[in-house]
Amino acid sequence: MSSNQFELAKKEYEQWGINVEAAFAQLKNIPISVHCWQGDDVAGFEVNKSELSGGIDVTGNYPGKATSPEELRQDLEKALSLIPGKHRINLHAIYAETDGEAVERDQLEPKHFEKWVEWAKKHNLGLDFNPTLFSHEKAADGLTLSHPDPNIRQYWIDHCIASRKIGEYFGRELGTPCLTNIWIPDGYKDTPSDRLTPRKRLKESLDQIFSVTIDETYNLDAVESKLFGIGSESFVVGSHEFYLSYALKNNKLCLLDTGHYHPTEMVSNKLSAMLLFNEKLALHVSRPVRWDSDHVVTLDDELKEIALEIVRNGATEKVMIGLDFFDGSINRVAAWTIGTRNMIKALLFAMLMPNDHLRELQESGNYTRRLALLEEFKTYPFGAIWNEYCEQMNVPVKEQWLNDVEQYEKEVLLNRK
Ligand SMILES: C[C@H](O)[C@H](O)[C@@H](O)C(=O)CO
Ligand SMILES: [Mn+2]
Repeated sequence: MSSNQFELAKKEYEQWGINVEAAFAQLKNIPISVHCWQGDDVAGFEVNKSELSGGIDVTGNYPGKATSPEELRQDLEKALSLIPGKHRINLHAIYAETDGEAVERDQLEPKHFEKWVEWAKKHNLGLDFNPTLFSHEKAADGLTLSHPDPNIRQYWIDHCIASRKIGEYFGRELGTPCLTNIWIPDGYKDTPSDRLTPRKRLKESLDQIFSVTIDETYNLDAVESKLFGIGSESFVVGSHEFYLSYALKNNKLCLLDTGHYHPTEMVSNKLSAMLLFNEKLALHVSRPVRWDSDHVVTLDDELKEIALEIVRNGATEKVMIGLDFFDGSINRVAAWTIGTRNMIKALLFAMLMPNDHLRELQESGNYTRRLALLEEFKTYPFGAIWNEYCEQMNVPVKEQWLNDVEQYEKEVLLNRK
């Protein structure tokens, strides 16, 4: 039953020719790739687990972290029950299930992810994938695909090839292509004396990885750049320019992580430029606070601007939206719920803007009206529309989801050993 508040709010948007129900219908079909690694602080389930490395870090020791695949899936189910829409789950190779056997990453096979696929089928979810080129003794010096040692490079090349095959398996089984994204930590703490050689090695490694043909009906490849990490402050081999060029030349997806740029450099401003030259793009939506801190995504100006760029440029099927944050200082199910609901909220907010009219105003040079409307729409009754969307999608309205999370924490998370 629609509330009075919703009907009044809807009328306000309709005055501007905005079709709220059409926005709901469109929003329902935009999947967000929810990263599994928020649930266990990027630990994974390897038998011989290494400390988190690669220049990323998780802080906080909130109780109830998932310590098994079953727990992680249970937590994901809880979060998904509070998030409107049908989404995807993004896995890393370290989430393989090997029945207590230590399997080297270059030996991973689809069978090590059978339980994830079974679960995804049951819940009608797509799966995305990432080879894990960190938290491993062969990445201990911070170098992988650009390593000077050809044996180490080969190990990681083979891991990435194995990962693409796992991605293909996901896509084939689930009937929706898997996005397999390669991110490597490679870089130097201090000023390099040669930037070209490591980049040449990375290019050659990628060429080898992608020389194995995999049907794009089932698996799409992405490459993710970075600006710096802990221990790679001065130089990162896989920089933005490197991967932008590599992706374009080799018909791969360029993945932009919103935490991987200079603090005043905005991913929202890159999308239109890149969309003119790329069929598809991928995102890791994160929230950098002073550094690539991977804070939970909030409904801030940049998130809204990213969503606007996707929506007003008709790119909802071209930009594959994934999330990438990990906060161990708060309830992890709440972290997923807050971040994913915010991403969806931002998309709805963007759909409820008079985008065509605003474009015309800009084209005709009416910048006064453009600014005035952009500002006024910030206080339009968006909340009532969002609440109705949640209601129609059978998920809790407003902060009601917190009750579910708090109960789940009491009954499940706090009882974990
Ligand atoms: C787990 C990592 O965040 C992820 O693989 C990578 O996408 C990244 O963003 C590293 O900074
Ligand atoms: Mn990322």
